Order: sequence, then structure tokens, then C-alpha cells
Amino acid sequence: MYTPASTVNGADYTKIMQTFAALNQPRVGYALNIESPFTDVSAAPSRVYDIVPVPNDDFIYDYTLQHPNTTTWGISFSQTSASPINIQYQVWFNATNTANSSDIFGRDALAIVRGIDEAIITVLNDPTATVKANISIALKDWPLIPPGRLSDSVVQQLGSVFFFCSEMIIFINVLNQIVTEKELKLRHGMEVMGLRPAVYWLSHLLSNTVLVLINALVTCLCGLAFGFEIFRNANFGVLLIMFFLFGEAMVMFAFFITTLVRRASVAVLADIFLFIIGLLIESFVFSSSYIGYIWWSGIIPSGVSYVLGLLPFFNFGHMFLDISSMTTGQLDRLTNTYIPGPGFPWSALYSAPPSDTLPFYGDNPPAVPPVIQAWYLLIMDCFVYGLLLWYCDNVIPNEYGMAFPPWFFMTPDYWGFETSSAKSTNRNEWQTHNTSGKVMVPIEGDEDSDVLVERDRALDSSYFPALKIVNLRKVYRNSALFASKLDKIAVRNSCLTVEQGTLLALLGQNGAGKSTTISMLSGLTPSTSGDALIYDMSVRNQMQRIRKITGICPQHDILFDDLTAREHIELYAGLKCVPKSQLKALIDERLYAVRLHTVADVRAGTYSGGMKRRLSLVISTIGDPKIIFLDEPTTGMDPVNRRRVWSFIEKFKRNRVIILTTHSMEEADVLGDRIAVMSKGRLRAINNSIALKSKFGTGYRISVVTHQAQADQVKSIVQRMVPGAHLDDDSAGALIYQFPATSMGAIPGFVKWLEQNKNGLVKSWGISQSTLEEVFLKLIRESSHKTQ
Ligand SMILES: Nc1ncnc2c1ncn2[C@@H]1O[C@H](COP(=O)(O)OP(=O)(O)OP(=O)(O)O)[C@@H](O)[C@H]1O
Repeated sequence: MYTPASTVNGADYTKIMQTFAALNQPRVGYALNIESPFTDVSAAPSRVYDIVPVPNDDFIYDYTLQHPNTTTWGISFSQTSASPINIQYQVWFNATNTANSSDIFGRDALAIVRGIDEAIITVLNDPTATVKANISIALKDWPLIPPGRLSDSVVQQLGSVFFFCSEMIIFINVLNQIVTEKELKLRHGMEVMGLRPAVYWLSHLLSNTVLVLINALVTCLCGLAFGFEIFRNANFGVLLIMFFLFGEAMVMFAFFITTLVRRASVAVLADIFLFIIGLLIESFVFSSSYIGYIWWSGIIPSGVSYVLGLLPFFNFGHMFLDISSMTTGQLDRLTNTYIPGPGFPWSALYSAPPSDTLPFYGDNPPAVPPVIQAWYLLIMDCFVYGLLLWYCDNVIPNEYGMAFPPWFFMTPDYWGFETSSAKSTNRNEWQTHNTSGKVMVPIEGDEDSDVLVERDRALDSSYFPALKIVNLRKVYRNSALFASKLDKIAVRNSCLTVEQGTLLALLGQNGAGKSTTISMLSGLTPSTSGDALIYDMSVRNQMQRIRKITGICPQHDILFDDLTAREHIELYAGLKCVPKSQLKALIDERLYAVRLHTVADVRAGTYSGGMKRRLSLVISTIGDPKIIFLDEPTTGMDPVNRRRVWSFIEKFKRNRVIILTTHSMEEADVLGDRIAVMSKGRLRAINNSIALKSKFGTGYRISVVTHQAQADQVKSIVQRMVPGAHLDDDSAGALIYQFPATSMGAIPGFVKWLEQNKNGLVKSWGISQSTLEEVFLKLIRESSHKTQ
């Protein structure tokens, strides 16, 4: 093989080789042909060739490497001057040609050198020419590392891919954790308890910054320990900051993505998608593979690279490749010695990598920006994603939590300044805004008189109880864009008032709208229309302030499996700014009240359902809230603990407002100062237990046990004394009567008659009032008849 296969500065090397062939034919005994040039380094020889022109030195080397034991020797010509012509040539003997290696240094070498000299002198025929034949003979074992190309280093070739993967672990963790917290309502539960979004994000940022820093340190130390060149030859600070900035930008990127994703399952898909995109960029653009150095080849215009710079992995790839190009050494193929890379000191940050360290150098090396630019881009990424996070987190509506309008940052309310719209202490203004003729409060014709009275009370512009709900409505939209028949009206224009020191029990079937009402009042979900005033603050625009005086025990426990009961209380006490000095006494007292003191230091993940409910209840009372929402607090509790919880709630309600939803009529009866019954999103009845029973109850039940033979006599007496009495059951002398509320006046006289005839006509008797359960069932039955 010989190179170059052309005329350079008057020296025609093809002609020289032809002459070499002609002169040597008599000596070797056969004709040596000059073959067509070889251009494909990977094409295996299909026959025996004679003298083959090839494009360059690399070709000779690579061809021999790929096809061992085929090429005998190669010659590379070069010229140090045109006039006088000084020609240098190097002859390489193929060490892989094991058959005749013993002759390489001896007879063959001398013969070839002499033959080439002779050919040069013959062709040039110039007495002034000085032929200088510098002979370099490289006898190598089969090279283990392909020398002379930057791509030869495995770390450089796959490094950006590998280190990208290590950072992706943090990215995936952040994305999944935050989306899971969103899905499980953990975040919004904490927000209802007073956690500010900024604090939430800051705490995630701080904890992840520590992780990123540890990851960067471990990566650098492992790289050093394994002796990778990039780690040994680059400034430690440069590498640490490179990995740190990349990790931080990925964390901010993950934060932003969480605002677009609601479900953990979707987060996993987003992880996979972004992982593949990053992997493609690292392996195809920046890995020094044979596919190409897109970055260094100048294909990406600088404008586009700024846009791509929004992807942290793009910046990382470019930075990593630049640094590795200067730190990875080369094997000199002629001397078989290793030449280390120039290294990457701190000062190298500010200049582009020297062109001779780039693999695609030539007369016009591409303009590569300095490495510091990638740092700037990563810092820019952190700010850009931070801003996007802040905006999207406020604007994009979620299943839970309140969404602000797109221009929220221009409203003084958002920044905590009191405006006329938010200043609800100006009650008249609030009334005008919410209950004037502008706002229609639809009244359904069949509304109960108590409900109508309650509505009037709510609309009374001079009445401001602790809680006042006016026309509150919630529609769960089926489509984000337009109203449809599939929209679900969960709460239909509720009007309610609750005085301080009162516990309002909300009853209703599954899906009646109880939890939705609580969610709107506690800021877990925004109302569609209407408003509510809690201690003179509107849920529409003063939620931040309301949250400071709110406690909530949500329907589904919002607990951290890894925290103990004590740690939960400490966490929420921190959010509610409870002084540290009061904390221990508070924890002991509250946990004892619900009998959780014995498991105060046990992880909540191991608690039974009832224990978790009790812990959620205790949490709702932290920080002296003025209003507490208890959504089915005793679900799954045994009767003993239920009663303990009742007395805890009973004691706690003084000077507060408690809204309790429950399916236990007994609980509502025991705890509720007022009881509201909801059905299909509407308020059907509201009053205290006794008034509800006498209004909707079926009256009294009286059982009379007589001798079977005298049963008819007793029946006729009852019909005479209590004309409206209805015989429910008559079996073996046991008569059960239902006395309607209208027959109340006749009851005392009848009871007197029963007592007088005891042990005579009457063997025994008993009386009981209608239960709340009967009232509830009656109301629900009526409401379903009405809607049918
Ligand atoms: N996120 C939601 N998206 C769509 N519809 C919802 C959503 N949450 C509740 N609903 C619907 O709104 C209605 C009221 O639900 P809500 O949870 O308020 O009832 P509830 O009275 O609390 O019932 P339960 O006693 O079962 O807790 C139901 O029909 C329910 O299906």
C-alpha cells in the first residue's frame, strides 16, 4: 500500500511506485501491477493484489487492523520542501503478517528501501534533488486499543450516555415522587393545613440539591478511583460543577414536568419518553461513535443550539464531549507510545477546545463555543424551568387545589395585598358582590321551610356568622373546554350558616355532595360559582388566609407511611407555627385523648385503618384552628374508640366551628348541634335533631302486649283514643302501633290508660320516638320521588 496516490509539489508518487515495480520485475521474477485505489477500509480483499494506492496513513493502519495478515508493507510519502525536493517516506511492516516476520528487519527492509530510493531518483531524474529516506519500522503486536483517534476511549465514547443515565435516576425519582404526592393529595392536604406552595417546592429543591451534590461527588470520586482519563486530567472543580449543574437543571426540568402530569402512571411514561430522547441525544449527537460528531461537525447552527440548550442533556453532552476531547490521550501509532491529552484546567473553560483535539479537524475546524457557555445554558435552564414551574403550577387546574387565572401575577391579591375584592371584612361590599340581584339564587318550589329560612339567613346582609355559604355550586366538567351532558353537578347552589361553637353534621347518601362541599370550603377544589365566608374571609380569593385557621381530617387519610404519629404532629405543628415549647405537651395530650400515645413513635404505615383515622383527626386539631372539617372521621373505628373520639370532638368544639360528615346517624345525633341532610347536591333539611325528628319523623312507636283473646278489645280502644294510630304489627297479642306526629295530643291520655290497665288488659307496654335514621330514610325517599 502506498499513499498519497497523486502528484504533490511535482512529485508523482504513482509514477514512483510504477517505476519501483518496473525496476524490480527482473529481481522478483514477475510483473507488479499498480491496482485501482482502495477506498473502503472494511472491504476484505477478494484476491491477491500487487501495489495498491490508498487515501491516507489512517487507511493503511485501519485496513491492516481490520484485515490482519493480508498486507505486507505500506509506504507513506511526504515532502518537506518543493525545491529542492526533499522527500521523506516511512515504510511500515505489518506485524500481523506472522509468516515472514523474521525477515522484516533484515533482507526485506534493506531491499525495499533501496528499491524505493532507486525509483525516486529515476523518476525525478534531478541531480539537485536530495533524497532523504527516513525509515521507520513499526513492529507491533496486534494493537488492543485502536490508536490515534479520540473515539478510541470507551469512557469518551459512552461517557455522556453513562453519566446521563446516572443523573436520570434523580430526575425519575423527583418526577415520580411529586406526581405521586399530587395523586395521593398529600401536597394539597398539607396546603390546606397551611403549607405554602413556595415552601413545598423549596423543600423539594433543597433535598434534591443535596442528592445532586452527593451524586456529583460520588461520580467524580468513582471516576478518579477507576482512573478514567477525563477524571484524572480535568480540574476536579470543573467536573464537580459540570455534574452538579446538570443535575440541578434536570431537577428543575422534572419540577416543571410535574405541573403537566396528574397521574403517577403518566409520569412513568414521561420518564421513559424523556429518557429515550436524552439517550438519543447523548448517543447520536455527543457520543464519539462512528455515527458522527454532530456537535463538532458544525451541523447544528448556533441559534438552534441555544434552543436545544433548553434541554439540559444537550448542554451536558456538549460539555462532556469538549472536556473529554482534551483529557483523553492518543496512542502514537509509529512509536507505539501513549501521548496524554493536554488536560482541562480551570482556564480552559473560557476557550473553545483546540482544534487538534477535535476529531474532525482540517483546514476549517468548526467554531465550537467555550465550555463555560454550557454552564451558562444550564443555569439559564434552572431559571427558565423555575419560572415555568411557578406559572404553570398556579395556572394549570388540577383535580385538587385552586387554579389562578393566567394573569394572576398582575393581581395584588396573589402577592398578599388586600384589595377591595378581597377585603371581605367590608361585609356590605361582599354582600353586594355575592347576593345582589346580579347573583340569582334559584329556589326550587318544593324546598323545605327550614331550608328556605336558612337561605334567607345566608342572604341576610346584616348577619355574619362564623361560616356563611351563599349559592355555592360545584360542577365537575367532563371536558376541560365546554359544558356537556356528562358534566356532574355535585353541589347545587347551597346556602348555609353556622355559628361559632356549633358542630354541623352533614348527612347524605354516597355521592350527595358532602365531601365536595368540604373540599370547596377547605380549598381542596375551587367552586364553580357562589361563595363562602369563613370568619369574614372569602374562599374565592382569601384561601391563603383561611388556611391559617383551618384544620381538616379528609375522607382519605393523607399520611406519610414513613413518619411516626409524633413526627406527623411535629410536621403539621411546624406548618401551623406552633411554638416548639408547647409541642411536647400538645403531642402527649392529643395522642392520649385518642389513645395513640402508646404508638406515638411507630411508623404510620404500620397503623390499622382506625388508628390512621384517629391520627388524621388529631392532625386536624393542630394549631388551634377556628374551623375544622371532619370528613367521616370515625370510619373503620371500633365502638370503644368511636366514643373516645366523640368526646374528644365534643370537648374541642367550644369556640370553634366544626363541619362533620358522617354515615352514622348515631354520631350525627350525639355530636350535631345542627344536622343538615343533603341529597343529590341539594340541601333537603336542616335543623337540630329533635326538630328534625318531630318534623320528619313518623311520630312515636308504641308496643302493647295483651292476651291474645283480648287483642280485638285493645285494638278498638286504641282506635277510639288515638284515631290516627296505624297498626304496624299484630302477632300473638303483641300489637305495634305507629302514632303520627299529628296525634301527639292523644298520647298522654293513652299512656295514662295503659298504666291504669297494666296487669289487667295490658300485660306490658313500651314507647319510643322516631330515630334519626328513619328521618334520614324518609327524606331520601321523598327526594328520589321528587326527582323521578
Ligand atoms: N373529581 C371528581 N370528578 C368528577 N366527579 C366527581 C369528583 N368528585 C366527586 N364527584 C362526583 O360528585 C358527586 C358528589 O361526590 P361527593 O364525593 O361530594 O359525595 P359524598 O356525599 O361525599 O359521598 P360519600 O359519602 O360517598 O363520600 C358524586 O356523584 C361524585 O361522583
